[in-house]
Amino acid sequence: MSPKTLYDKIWDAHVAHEAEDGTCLLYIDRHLVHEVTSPQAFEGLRMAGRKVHAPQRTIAVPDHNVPTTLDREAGIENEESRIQVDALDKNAKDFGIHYYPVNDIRQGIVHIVGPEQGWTLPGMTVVCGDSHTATHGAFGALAHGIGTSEVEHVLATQTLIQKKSKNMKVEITGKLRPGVTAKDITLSVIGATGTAGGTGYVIEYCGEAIRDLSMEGRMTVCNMAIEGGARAGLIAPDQTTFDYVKGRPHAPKGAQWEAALAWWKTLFSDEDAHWDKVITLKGEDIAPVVTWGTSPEDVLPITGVVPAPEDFKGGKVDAARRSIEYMGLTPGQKLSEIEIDTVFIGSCTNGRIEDLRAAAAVLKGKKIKDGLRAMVVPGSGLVRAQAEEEGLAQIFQEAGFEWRLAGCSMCLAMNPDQLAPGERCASTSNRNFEGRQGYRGRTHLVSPAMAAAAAVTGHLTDVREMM
Ligand SMILES: CC(C)[C@H](C(=O)O)[C@@H](O)C(=O)O
Ligand code: SF4
Repeated sequence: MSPKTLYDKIWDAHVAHEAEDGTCLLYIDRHLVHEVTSPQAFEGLRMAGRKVHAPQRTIAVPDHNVPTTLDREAGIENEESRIQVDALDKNAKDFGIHYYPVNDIRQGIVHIVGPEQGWTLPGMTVVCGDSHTATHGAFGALAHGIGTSEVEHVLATQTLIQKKSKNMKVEITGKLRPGVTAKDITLSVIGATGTAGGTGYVIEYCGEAIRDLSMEGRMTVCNMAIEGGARAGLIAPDQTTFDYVKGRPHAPKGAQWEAALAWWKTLFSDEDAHWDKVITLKGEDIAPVVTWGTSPEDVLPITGVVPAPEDFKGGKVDAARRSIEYMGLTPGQKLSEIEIDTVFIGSCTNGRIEDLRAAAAVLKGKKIKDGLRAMVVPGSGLVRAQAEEEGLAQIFQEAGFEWRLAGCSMCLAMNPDQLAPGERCASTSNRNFEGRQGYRGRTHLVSPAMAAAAAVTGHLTDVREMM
C-alpha cells in the first residue's frame, strides 16, 4: 500500500463515490448547525417535502446572535437576530435534530459545544455552515465550513460533493518559550505563509510544540487554519486526544470505545507520505504576537514597531497604507505603546477553559486600567460554570471585567456587543477585518494572556514583563 497522510486516510474512509474528474461524494459523520447559515437550508427541505436524512448526526445551537448579558431570557431586541434564532428553535423541533437552546447550560459557540459534548471524534468528517469548523481538526477529524446550499445538501443526504485538496505539513519543532501560546503559533504561521498560503491545501500541524499542546491549544491552532487560506487543519490524535474525548456525553462507550480507539490509533501520516508543501517553524523562535493591521497576516512580535507601507512589496504596499490608516497608527510606533479602549476575551478561538485560566493567571490580584471596558464571554455555558467553580469568574470580576453568558459576541458583533467607531480592542478572536467588531472598530488579535496584560496596562503589552 502506498503511504498516506492523515488527510488521505480520512478522505479515503469517507468517499462514497468518485466521478471521472475526481469529484467525490463524501459521507458526513457530523453536521453542526447554527442560526445564521441554516434558515434557507431548512426552508429548502420544507419546500421539497424532505426530511433531515440523519437527524441523529445533526446538532444545532444558536450562538452568533444571542445576547450575552445576564437578562438575555428577556428576548432579542434586534429583529433580524430574533428571527434567525426563532427559526432555529422551530427547525430543530420540526426536523427532530439535537438542539441546545439558549437557556440550556450546554449552549455556546458551536465549535466549542461539539467537542465538549463528544460529538467531534477522531477520523470523522465534520461540517458546519461556518468557516471556523476547522477547529474540530484538532481531533484528527476532517472538518471544514460549507455554504448554505451545501448545508441543505448535507441535511437532505448526509453527503457532500467535494474535490480533494493537496497535502500541506506545518511543523513546529521544539518547545515554546514562556508566555508563548497556541494563539501565537497559529498567528505566526499565518504571518509566515500569508492568508493565501494555505489555499488549495489541507494543513496537518505536527512537531513537538504541537504534540505538547492540550486539546484546547490544538483547537486554537486549527481554528485559524481557515485564516491562512486552508480548506482545513488537522492534528493527528494521540493520548491527549483520547483522554479528552473519553467519557464525554456522546463519545463511544465500552466495546464501542475499544473498537473506535483501535481505529483512531491508525490515524497518523505515514512516514513516507507525500506532502505538496512543507513549512517549518522553530517553537523557540515564536514570540507573543499582536496584529497591527486589518488582516490576520499583519502580525508581529509585541517587541516590534508598526511597519511602514514601503516595507512591503507589490499590492501589499497600498493594503498596508490603508490598514495603518484605518487602524489609526503611525509607522515606527512601538506596538507596546498602542493604547486600547476595550478588551474582549472569548470566541471559538480562545473561549475555552484553558484560555480563561491563562487570562485569569495574569489578572489575579490586579485591576484593569481605569476607564477601560473589558469583558469575558465564555465559549459555552459549561465553560462558564467551570470557570465559576475554579474561582476564575471572581478574579475577572474583581479585576473589573464583565462576566457574560456564552455566545460569539464581540468576535463578530452580530449581537449588541460591539465596538464604537474608532474604538480600539485587544481581542482573543480570529479576525481583525475592517468593521469586524463594530463599524469602524479597530481590532488587535492577541492571546488570552496578552489580552489580560493589555487590560491591566491599558496598552498592548508584552505579557512576559508581567510574569
Ligand atoms: C456567520 C458565519 C457564517 C461566519 C463564518 O463562516 O465564519 C462567522 O462565524 C464568522 O466568524 O465570520
Ligand atoms: S466565535 Fe467568532 S469566529 Fe467563532 S463561529 Fe462565532 S463569529 Fe465565527
